Amino acid sequence: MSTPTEAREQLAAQDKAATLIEALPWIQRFAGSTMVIKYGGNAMVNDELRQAFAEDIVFLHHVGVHPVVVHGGGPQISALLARLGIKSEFKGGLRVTTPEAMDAVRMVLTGQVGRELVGMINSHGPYAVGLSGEDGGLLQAVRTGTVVDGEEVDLGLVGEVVGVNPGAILDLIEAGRIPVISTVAPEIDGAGSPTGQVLNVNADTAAASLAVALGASRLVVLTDVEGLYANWPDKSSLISSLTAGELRSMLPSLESGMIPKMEACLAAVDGGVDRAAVVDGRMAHSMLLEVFTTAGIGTQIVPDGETA
Ligand SMILES: Nc1ncnc2c1ncn2[C@@H]1O[C@H](COP(=O)(O)OP(=O)(O)O)[C@@H](O)[C@H]1O
Ligand SMILES: CC(=O)N[C@@H](CCC(=O)OP(=O)(O)O)C(=O)O
Repeated sequence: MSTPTEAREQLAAQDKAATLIEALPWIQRFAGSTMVIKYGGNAMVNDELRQAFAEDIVFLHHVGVHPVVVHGGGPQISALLARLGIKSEFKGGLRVTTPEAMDAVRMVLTGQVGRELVGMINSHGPYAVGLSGEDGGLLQAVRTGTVVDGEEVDLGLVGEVVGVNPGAILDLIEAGRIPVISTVAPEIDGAGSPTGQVLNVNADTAAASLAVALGASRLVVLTDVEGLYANWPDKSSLISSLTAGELRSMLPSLESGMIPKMEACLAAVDGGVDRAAVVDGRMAHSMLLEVFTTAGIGTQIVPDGETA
């Protein structure tokens, strides 16, 4: 006979075992595959969440997945710009980037946010190596504007990725490291030669290009909402799964930061990534729940022809 306390403890232990066993088929499926995890600036403002994120990445690494972290840092860039007395302006979810702002973007992403993430992951062992789109010729970008209310809008030194040379990432993976990437990218001209200018690339968009180039099994995007809402901001309209085609028809109705995020998910799935998912970065370990549980969490995008 067990006491009520012992019975409760046995049940809790069974629950834990069930969670571990539920992860088994997913661990088997993903071992040896590459996952691109986009860590957004809004989901990295709290130390506890950053530590949980680092644990998740090291967990993925130890179950045989090759995690590639692509980080943002929008709020951190805005904070430095405010200190410098430079106004932040966004159009279509993208930062209007002057030459002065570009200096701040590069300093914050590569010199601050990337360093902090590398440090967090490396508190578990010497795994993470930081690099930017400039290192090893990783990214090539061209200037891009955006369309707001049917009008073409100039964004200054903002780029979109037109080429990825994943050699540096593959070398790091081969060496058992975890690449941590900031999305500043060298500009190329019409002939494909570097112009010497660097461009500010939205981290969601860059993560999608990297996921496609690496043949990733997953693109997981952490953000500061539960996922994609059909009728934002109606919290009862969270979508758990949708096809690429369904997302394509929703794109024109999206606002602010969700625009580049969902365009990125769509580009990833259209480019051959098996699934893209947006998960709530405000909830500790949401990324592990998305990857290693059957029901998942947040919003997943599946290719056309598959059941959402
Ligand atoms: N349909 C929608 N569903 C969810 N969030 C939306 C939607 N439309 C706009 N948003 C906004 O997009 C934001 C996420 O984008 P962003 O702030 O750029 O995130 P991050 O910093 O994580 O990259 C949400 O906080 C929300 O305000
Ligand atoms: C062009 C553009 O908007 N670039 C972004 C780059 C950082 C980013 O994407 O950060 P989050 O993922 O935290 O939003 C910016 O300047 O804010």
